[in-house]
Amino acid sequence: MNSAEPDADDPFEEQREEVENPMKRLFLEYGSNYTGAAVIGIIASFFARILDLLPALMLGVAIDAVIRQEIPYAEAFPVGGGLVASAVPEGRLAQFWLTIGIIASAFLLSAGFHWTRNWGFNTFAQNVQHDIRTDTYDEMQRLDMGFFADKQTGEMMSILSNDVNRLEKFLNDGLNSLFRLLVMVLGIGGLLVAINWQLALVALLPVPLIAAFTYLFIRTIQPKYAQVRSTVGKVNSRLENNLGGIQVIKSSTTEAYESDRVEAVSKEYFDANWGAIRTRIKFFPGLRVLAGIGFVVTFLVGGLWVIEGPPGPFSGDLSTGMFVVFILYTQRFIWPMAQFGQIINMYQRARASSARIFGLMDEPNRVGEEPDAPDLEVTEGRVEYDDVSFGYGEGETRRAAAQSDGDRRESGDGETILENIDFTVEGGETLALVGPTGAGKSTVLKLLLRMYDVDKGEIRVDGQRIRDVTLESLRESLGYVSQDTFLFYGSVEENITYGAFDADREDVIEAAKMAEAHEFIRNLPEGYDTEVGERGVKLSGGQRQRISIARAILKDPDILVLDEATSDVDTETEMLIQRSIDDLAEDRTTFAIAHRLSTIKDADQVLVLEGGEIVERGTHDELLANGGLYSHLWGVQAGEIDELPAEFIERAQRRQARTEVGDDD
Ligand SMILES: Nc1ncnc2c1ncn2[C@@H]1O[C@H](COP(=O)(O)OP(=O)(O)OP(=O)(O)O)[C@@H](O)[C@H]1O
Repeated sequence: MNSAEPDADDPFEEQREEVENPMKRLFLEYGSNYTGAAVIGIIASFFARILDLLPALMLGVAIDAVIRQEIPYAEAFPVGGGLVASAVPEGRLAQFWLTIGIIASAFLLSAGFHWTRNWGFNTFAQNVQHDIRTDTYDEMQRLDMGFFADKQTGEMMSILSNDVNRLEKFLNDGLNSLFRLLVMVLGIGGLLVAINWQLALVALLPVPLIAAFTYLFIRTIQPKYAQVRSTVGKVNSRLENNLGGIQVIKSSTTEAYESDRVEAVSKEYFDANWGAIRTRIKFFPGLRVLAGIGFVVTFLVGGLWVIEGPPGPFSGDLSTGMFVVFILYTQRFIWPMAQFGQIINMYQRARASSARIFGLMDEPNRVGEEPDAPDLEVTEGRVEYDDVSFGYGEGETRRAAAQSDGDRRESGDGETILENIDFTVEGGETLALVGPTGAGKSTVLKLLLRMYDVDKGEIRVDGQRIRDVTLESLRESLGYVSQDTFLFYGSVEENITYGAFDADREDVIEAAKMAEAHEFIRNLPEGYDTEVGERGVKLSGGQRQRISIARAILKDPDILVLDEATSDVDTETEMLIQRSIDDLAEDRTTFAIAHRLSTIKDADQVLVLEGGEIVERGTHDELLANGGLYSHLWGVQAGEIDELPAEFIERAQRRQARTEVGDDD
């Protein structure tokens, strides 16, 4: 059997391949917590299946001992006759009632055992599913941003939902079918041999054929199923992308184009599925033919045996009742055998799923912390960037390369985004970052939040290296308003209190007032209880931004980090918010990125970034006096000059060209 099913285009193949014995881990790490339920399920399953066999056997006994009266009642049992011997009454009718009683009790008891079996297996499977889902999510959300940038949301959703569900299916249906198969095959096989081993050989003749046929079927259908799964993934990604971008589709009137693209992937899915269906619909008729041959041959040999005595090489007796039992059991035997293939299939899918799940759980967090890391203690709020360089990509490779060779721009597997960033912000001061788009301003702030780790250099807060302290304490002391405002589905208030859950309504209103959000929130249909819609779609960009500023204000952090926090609001509102931010920034360290330079002109220090390097630094007045990039940007924004001087434009174009060449590489 393959170690794992082939899964075309599995985005988690790398993680999956690293995992050894995923099923063993599944049972040891998760299953072992619910062993009690599993054992109860297995035992109940065993008794339920055995009891299921009893009515057919009793029919045979009744035919021989009660209806035809050929064999004494207790002796008519091929096995276990001794158990009832002392309870067998005299008289035909009494024996008939005993038979009915045994059959009825078997049905009743078996119902009880089936209930217990279902309870046991479901308790086991549902609990394991719940634990795995929550643990996988916990591990996933701890991973660094680099990991999330590489994977699509749909792909991660498929682990949390499809893969976890597949495990549940195997642990419940798969194990259940497996035990049924075992008990049926061993139980029926044993009984047939006990009744008449020679006829049993005849009846069991199709079994190896059925096993081989099923195995062949699995081998043929598996790659087709893998194909189906991969095309399902494509359909889902397409739909997810299109629904997310529905506004762009409408405004670009590309509905027909998108319909064609959806049709194309859906057709791919259709073809793949049809391929699998063609194979699958041949399987069951094939199985029926094999089972039919077994039935006919058993009927033929058994029937002749009953009518004329043992045919050909056979010897011994066969009663009519036991012949009937043979026929009934042969029928019951075939279908569990047919499930054999499905069980293997389920096992292999579950194995691939648990390999993906454990692979994800084992994924190292590149932005980690030492187990005994102390909490960050902010005293003054002094932040130092000490010769920091950074590039997106594999952190480890990049860091190693950055330490060993001087040419960092080419090092690692991605371009160096920040180079030799060196500055200090004293506690309570405001530092502004300005510069052209793509210069690396947001990246500077993301490094402070440890969304990524620096490749070279250090960042310190009050003398403590941010890499040495706990992530939680670091991020708790920072209030971050990012460039892309994200609101959760929920009410306005829930979004403001996010992360400061015990804040009361008054604090929320206070924060909203400071963020200039109170007025518009009051005018919403349900005020602070208004639902904002998915990602906050029911609000305008500026309104969303003000809610996220209120969120940061409510948190009352030691250090405020504002990445174009007011880019989406009108100039008037911006001025109002700016006043609040100035109050807020008064006594705390503040980082601010702004394209509108008027908002940062009071900053204690302005850094001008270009192509990942600091090209100018100083206060607004100093930079104006300098006559460099800043002063010209200011000139353009203030309407004093129409456009940047040629030298700056040429520089920007050169930088652009360099990036494009880099991209081609
Ligand atoms: N997650 C990422 N993975 C790879 N590259 C990235 C990632 N995020 C940003 N970059 C690249 O890093 C560079 C700097 O981006 P950054 O967002 O820091 O610029 P910025 O100065 O803040 O720009 P803007 O003013 O447009 O917001 C860009 O070239 C961008 O393409």
